[in-house]
Amino acid sequence: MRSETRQAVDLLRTSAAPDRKHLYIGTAWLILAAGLEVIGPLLGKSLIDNHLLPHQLDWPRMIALLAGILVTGWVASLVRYVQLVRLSGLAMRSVRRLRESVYGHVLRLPMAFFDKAITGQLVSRVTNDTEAVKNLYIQVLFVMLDSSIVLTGAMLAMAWLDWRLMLVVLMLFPAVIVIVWFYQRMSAPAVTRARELRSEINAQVAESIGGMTVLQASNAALRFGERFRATNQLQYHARVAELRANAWLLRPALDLLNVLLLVGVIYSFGQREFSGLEVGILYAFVSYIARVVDPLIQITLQFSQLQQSVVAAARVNILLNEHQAVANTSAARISAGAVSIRDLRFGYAPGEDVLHDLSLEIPAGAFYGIVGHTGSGKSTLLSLLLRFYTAQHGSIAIDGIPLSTIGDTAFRDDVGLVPQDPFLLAASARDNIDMGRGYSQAQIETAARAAKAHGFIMALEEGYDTSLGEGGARLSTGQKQLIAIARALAGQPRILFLDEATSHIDSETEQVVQTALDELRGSVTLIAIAHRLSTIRDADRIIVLNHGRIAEQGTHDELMDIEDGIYQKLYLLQQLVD
Ligand SMILES: Nc1ncnc2c1ncn2[C@@H]1O[C@H](COP(=O)(O)OP(=O)(O)OP(=O)(O)O)[C@@H](O)[C@H]1O
Repeated sequence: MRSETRQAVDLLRTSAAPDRKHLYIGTAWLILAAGLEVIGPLLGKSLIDNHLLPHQLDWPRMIALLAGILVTGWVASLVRYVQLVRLSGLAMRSVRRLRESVYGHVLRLPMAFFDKAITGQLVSRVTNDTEAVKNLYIQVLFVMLDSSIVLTGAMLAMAWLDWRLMLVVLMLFPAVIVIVWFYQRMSAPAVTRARELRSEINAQVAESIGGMTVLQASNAALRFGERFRATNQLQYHARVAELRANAWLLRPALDLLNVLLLVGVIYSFGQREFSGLEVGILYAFVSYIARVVDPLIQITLQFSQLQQSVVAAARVNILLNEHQAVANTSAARISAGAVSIRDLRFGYAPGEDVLHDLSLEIPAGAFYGIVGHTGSGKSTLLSLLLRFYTAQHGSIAIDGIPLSTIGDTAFRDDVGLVPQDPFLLAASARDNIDMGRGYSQAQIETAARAAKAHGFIMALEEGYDTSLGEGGARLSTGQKQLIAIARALAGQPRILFLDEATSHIDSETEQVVQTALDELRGSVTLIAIAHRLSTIRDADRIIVLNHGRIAEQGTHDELMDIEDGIYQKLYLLQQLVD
């Protein structure tokens, strides 16, 4: 827990660092405001003890004292308001910076990190947890800092007036802490329940929107609506129970404490040893008690909240401490696109190799197909070629340059990928091809034509400006695949990887993709993983992987000639299915 607190404090400090000046100035002004607030009751005391009780009706002085009470109160409130606005600005800016740095950090994490990461949790780190860090700022700055300053000011003024009476007030502290602790214990079940039900509501909404097709097809809208209504109702009741505990338990208990304290102070005041005190002091004390109780409650109430925020901040910190992929700024880049793989050995976990001593030479501009049963290591090989992972043994070189020494930007520019899932953004066709790389319309159109996507894009009502909807919902699966190909081609890559790019499309669209690939042959090195063997039938060479080893290789005809070969069996099986 202590290390979590330290991590949380570190996080708050680093994110607020550029705003440090505001923090110092804000604190200084809050101390000044607390000082002004403390002066009011002192002026009141002077008015009572020096003028009202001895009937010294010196009107100009009395009016000045009254005006002083009012003006110090107003100015103190104004200063506090302005400073709290300043501090909330600081909190907002710090959280904005934090959120940007967390997201930026996640974007640069190595692929191996995402194997273990759970998407929902990661999203929650970037959104909910950073929001919880905002609460931490608000709690620390507003409640802890502001309330402590007010509390200290009032206690110092009381000690200055009469330290024995101040000690009576000090006895209030443990009582408030006990009451708040008791209240939190009593209301905790309702608070936890309300929180659980809120997550349940979020989960239900997310689930039903995600599965809308199934939901509507099975006519479940009414049932889901009913289920949602029931959960919502439960959450409402839990919230009401929480508020009730506050209204029936906390407030009355604290009011009682206030009264007891007043009685205590008045009683002590009436005792012999206090008999020399003036009535004005009593007035000042009563005023200060009001100023002490509220900040004290606020500080105590925040403790359980604070713990949750500290845990959230610690989680964000752990994420920020994940090592990023090391940036490679070398100038080396791909020229022709010849791939050379030597003795490659790789496993995701130690001792569980997925690829075994794989060696392969792919000449520049060649078209290579990679096939094999599920789990044979095709995608793994592709991931290594794409630098998402590093092999434990062996080497990969492009044009003779070791893969790891090619500069990041140059590598991503020169290597294109058409993934199995085209992953379209909720943006226009142009933006989906451009992907923020700033290509001209002419470049985008050339890529779309080469990918045979230009025709259907122009048929959309706003052409390249047509928004494709979330995940490209407006397009067919084949069209999405063509957009993904156009996206990869827009960068004019030297090497193009296709990962099952034709697995979800019909034969007609496959023909279109085929033509697109044929036109690229010779100018771009094509490496295609395919389940559907017709896609790579015409490849210069087909590599058959089996349990992480190259089992067969050759042209389609050569492989078909291998009696009882893996490729032959796969091909014949597919013919049967088709
Ligand atoms: N990220 C990962 N973490 C751990 N193991 C993995 C990971 N990805 C794949 N594997 C394992 O590595 C082996 C090879 O998987 P890979 O995805 O490379 O096969 P594949 O030939 O592409 O299969 P498919 O045709 O089903 O896509 C499998 O045993 C798989 O369970």
